[in-house]
Amino acid sequence: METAAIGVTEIGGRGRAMVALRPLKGGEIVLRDSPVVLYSALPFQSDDHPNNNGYCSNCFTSISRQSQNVSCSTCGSRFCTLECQSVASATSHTPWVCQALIRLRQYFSEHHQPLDLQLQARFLVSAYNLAFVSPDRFRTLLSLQGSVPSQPDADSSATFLHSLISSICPPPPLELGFSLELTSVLLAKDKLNAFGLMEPFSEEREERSVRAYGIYPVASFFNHDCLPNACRFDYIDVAGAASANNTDITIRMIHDVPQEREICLSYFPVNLKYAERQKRLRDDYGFICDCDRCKVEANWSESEEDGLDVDDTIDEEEDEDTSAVMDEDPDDQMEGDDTDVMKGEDDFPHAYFFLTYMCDRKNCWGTLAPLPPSVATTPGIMECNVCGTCKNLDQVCSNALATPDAA
Ligand SMILES: C[S@@+](CC[C@H](N)C(=O)[O-])C[C@H]1O[C@@H](n2cnc3c(N)ncnc32)[C@H](O)[C@@H]1O
Repeated sequence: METAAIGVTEIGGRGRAMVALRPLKGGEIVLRDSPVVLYSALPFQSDDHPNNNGYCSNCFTSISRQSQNVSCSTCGSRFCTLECQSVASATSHTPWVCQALIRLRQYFSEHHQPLDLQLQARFLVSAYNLAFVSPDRFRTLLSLQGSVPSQPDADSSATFLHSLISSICPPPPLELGFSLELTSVLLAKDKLNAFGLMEPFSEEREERSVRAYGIYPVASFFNHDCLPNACRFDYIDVAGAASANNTDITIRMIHDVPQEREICLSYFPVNLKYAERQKRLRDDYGFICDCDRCKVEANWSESEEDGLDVDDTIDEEEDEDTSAVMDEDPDDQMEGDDTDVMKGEDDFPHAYFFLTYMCDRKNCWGTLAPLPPSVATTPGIMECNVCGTCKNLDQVCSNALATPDAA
């Protein structure tokens, strides 16, 4: 029997972390995880809008406008099949959720509130419902990172939302109670651990839009690195939807890593610049990132950072600097000890990562990982986790090595 690929451990200054329990290969799927909580990323007002209500309220798969409409006779929420509706009535769409959605929809249509606050309200409804339908899974949610925040603005959203829910849709009696402190803690769990399940990619949209948010209890143990060695794939519109566990995510290795190496994801697209990455990690996740990439970019001047035009991946004037990295054998660079990548490339050690593992389709910024060995018929095929494009690694590498003249 194959030994487990990854396990949870404590790392000083980083909390719980995922590490490789054996050497891992690029393309290996190291985790499949199902959500404990899922909630819509749409504002409440859009629930009434037929053009926006194109997803199953339980499994979030797209429902075509023409298809037989299975909907809740009380609140109008749509479902992809009768089976999904019946599952939902005992899990995600209990009578309390149904009433809470109606009342919150009415409240938010009469009182304009920012989208963030509306989404936090949706999350709280799903979380308190979980406490009611599955106390064990609720305890799992509570075991994730996130405690009562110290920032007053976070506290004020908790106070507002707690009193709103208390007054218009108080939950049924719960084993762990219903208190402002619990509401505050739940919002912190959501902020630190939620994954966005995205709309299909479109080159025309600069911002990717999120269809639903989910909290994945095991995937929540991955820490962040600005040059990740693994990335997340999801297939929300897969045929068969709920029965195919379409809201599961998989974590796939981007390249080989040795045993005991920490496995990290990037919490946002890898093309973000240093200052923005630092801000998001500090403000949203509460830590200062000192990964290898940040250590290097902390010393870049603004003009150097601007020289990295991720639209074209690398500006022409940067080509000279980066060719030394690209001339190295890719396997030597990305396998084994990360310090190999740094060798002799103090200015831009991650050029190779950008050129090999970042999707170059317009407005994509996805990460490329090899196809899993179980489905790869030919070695070296890389799949983008955002747009789904598959490329041959040789093609990616030869594009990366091409001079502007030869391109
Ligand atoms: C999704 S959780 C990751 C698992 C978490 N370490 C735990 O103990 O459950 C996100 C939190 O982990 C911590 N974290 C993630 N990446 C980190 C990093 N590169 N350095 C330090 N802390 C990090 C931060 O506290 C962040 O808010």
